[in-house]
Amino acid sequence: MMAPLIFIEEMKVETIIGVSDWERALPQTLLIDLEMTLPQITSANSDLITDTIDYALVAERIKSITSNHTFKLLEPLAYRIIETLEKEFKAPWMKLKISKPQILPQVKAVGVIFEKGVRT
Ligand SMILES: Nc1nc2c(c(=O)[nH]1)N=C([C@H](O)[C@@H](O)CO)CN2
Repeated sequence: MMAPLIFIEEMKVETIIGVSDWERALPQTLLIDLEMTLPQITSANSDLITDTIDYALVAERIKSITSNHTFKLLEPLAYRIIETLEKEFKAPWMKLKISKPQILPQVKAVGVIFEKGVRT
């Protein structure tokens, strides 16, 4: 069976996050990568935005969550995003990666990956 995906790659969001006070003193850039399967592939024939998951709306939702939270760790932020997207967009499967670039010396990025649902 064909299981179409939508994806968002390296979305940059500015947010206050981190364990230490020095880290939380200023906003920092996180990178968000997301893959979501679609509940159906009707839009491939209908050509209607209403028959798919609108990735622009998904990106807006991610932006609003990352701008309005008080978490220190990436894990609760990832959990909040994935739970919200599941509820609002009904994707059967999602994989979310949040990267924090250049926070550790000699490391390009660190972060978390959350996967939810069943990928068909
Ligand atoms: N599993 C995690 N480990 C760490 C996190 C995190 O969010 N999840 N955060 C930090 C600090 O904020 C780090 O980014 C800077 O020292 C450390 N470990």
